[in-house]
Amino acid sequence: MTEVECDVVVLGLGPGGEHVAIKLGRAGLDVVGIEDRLVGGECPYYGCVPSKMMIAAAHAVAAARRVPEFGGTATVTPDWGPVAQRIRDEATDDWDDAVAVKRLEDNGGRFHRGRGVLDGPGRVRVGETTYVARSGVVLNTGTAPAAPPIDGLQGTPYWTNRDAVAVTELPGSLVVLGGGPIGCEFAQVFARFGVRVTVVEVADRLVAIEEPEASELLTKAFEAEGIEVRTGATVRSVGYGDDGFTLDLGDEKVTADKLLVAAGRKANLDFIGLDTVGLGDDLKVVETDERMRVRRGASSPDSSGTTVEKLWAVGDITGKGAFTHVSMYQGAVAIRDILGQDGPWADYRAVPRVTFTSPEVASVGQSEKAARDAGVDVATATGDLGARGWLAKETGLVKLVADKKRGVLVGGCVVGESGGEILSMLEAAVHAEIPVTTLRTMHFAYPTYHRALEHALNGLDL
Ligand SMILES: Cc1cc2nc3c(=O)[nH]c(=O)nc-3n(C[C@H](O)[C@H](O)[C@H](O)COP(=O)(O)OP(=O)(O)OC[C@H]3O[C@@H](n4cnc5c(N)ncnc54)[C@H](O)[C@@H]3O)c2cc1C
Ligand SMILES: NC(=O)c1ccc[n+]([C@@H]2O[C@H](COP(=O)([O-])OP(=O)(O)OC[C@H]3O[C@@H](n4cnc5c(N)ncnc54)[C@H](O)[C@@H]3O)[C@@H](O)[C@H]2O)c1
Repeated sequence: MTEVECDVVVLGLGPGGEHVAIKLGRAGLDVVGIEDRLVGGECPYYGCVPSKMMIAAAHAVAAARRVPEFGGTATVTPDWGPVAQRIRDEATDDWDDAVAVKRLEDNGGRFHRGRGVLDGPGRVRVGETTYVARSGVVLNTGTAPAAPPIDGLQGTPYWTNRDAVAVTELPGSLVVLGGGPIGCEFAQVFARFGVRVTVVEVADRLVAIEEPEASELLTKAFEAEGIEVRTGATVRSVGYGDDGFTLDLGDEKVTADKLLVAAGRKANLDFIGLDTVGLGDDLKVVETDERMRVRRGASSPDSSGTTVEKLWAVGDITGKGAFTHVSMYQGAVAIRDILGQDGPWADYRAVPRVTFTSPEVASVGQSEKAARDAGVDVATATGDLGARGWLAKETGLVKLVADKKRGVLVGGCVVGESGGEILSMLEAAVHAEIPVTTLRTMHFAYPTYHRALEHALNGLDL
């Protein structure tokens, strides 16, 4: 066993970890990045980037199909070939991270490919090498697809997101298990390319953490495109044979050529040596303070809430929202702490999230339910997409959640084709706590989608 000294070890190089390693390397620290799969993590190779490339293609196909609604004719013959090729050429380099490794090294970092394990405070073991980090270790081990404990599922050749982005030939039919962001985004892409798709969701609605109004609009849009939606569905068993997959829902059997399991994620926290730094070895998430230092939380042997020596954590494993932008935001916070800067520290009041379906489901801050559960004296107002929506023949809505006592927005949701872009104004309003009275005095360009916010703001009973 060789011991190698350095300033910082980044264990797992997802978006946040890669950001930390590059920035600290650039700042002159001796950084070692450890990654056992691909530098950059899930987002560039199996998540955001290839899936959004697929969505862009599906969007173009769907837009072309709408030409007759507005004027003219269009014959659309979808072809998956160019999409699969573009994912290989432009998104993933055929699942090769040479460019990312070079970027890390060009910025002063050292790279070690392999599976790292904590070996006490400030220490990480990879194979025969133990890195001893003077400042400490940044954990960014991320998540992997989870498989629900359904009778018959294990051992079948079901897809996860990692298979779905690598598909070169489309199946005739697909059942998607899970109607969260991953399930819904993939379901619509494949349906738009001619696959017969059924979404099976155990909760009573799609994208169940979002506003009920959003779930309702998305379900209508799916059904209008021929996607079968089964909510409140319990899958009793999964069968697989020559005819493909059969899901037994009790009152119905759903069959398809392929099954995509998109039923949540599991944090990569098993067997990474958490016990060597005094943490529980069965954690679901790693608790952190506002500087991203790891805390001994309720599920650790010592649950005092004190911080663990020389250990930071960023990304999905912190349980603050499984998004690339959260991972990178937290990475920036950890960088500031490691470099001895004076904040700003982590604040999650205005975390945005966008599910890139058509219509997009975009939210920031608290939903109405989350705000009520948190004891906020809530006022809400909704509105449709107004003149722009009518002109473009698009349905959608905005919903605002305000704190009556403070007179500010604490959350908002926009469902529409450009929901994620319209959301930016609500992100600023929630983040900066701009009084609703001030927002009401703004100009809102006619006829934009965001003009719908003016009507909703005026509808708030404040
Ligand atoms: C299909 C899909 C679509 C998505 N779309 C979006 C989107 O549009 N927008 C968005 O914001 N988010 C999206 N996400 C979520 C986003 O991908 C993640 O939030 C993001 O990757 C951040 O994850 P992370 O930083 O926690 O690490 P991850 O990306 O999970 O990477 C962690 C890395 O750590 C490595 N690792 C784990 N354990 C070890 C170990 N012991 N030793 C060495 N290396 C280890 C892993 O190999 C992995 O590369 C999507 C996810 C999926 C699956
Ligand atoms: N556009 C984006 O930003 C984007 C896109 C995709 C994923 N993500 C991130 O990745 C995370 C994981 O996404 P996800 O969709 O896999 O997880 P999720 O946990 O958000 O959704 C999983 C869904 O599967 C359902 N489910 C679980 N077990 C089931 C079962 N046995 N039968 C039927 N349904 C079942 C759940 O009720 C839930 O609705 C998200 O929380 C999100 O943060 C983000």
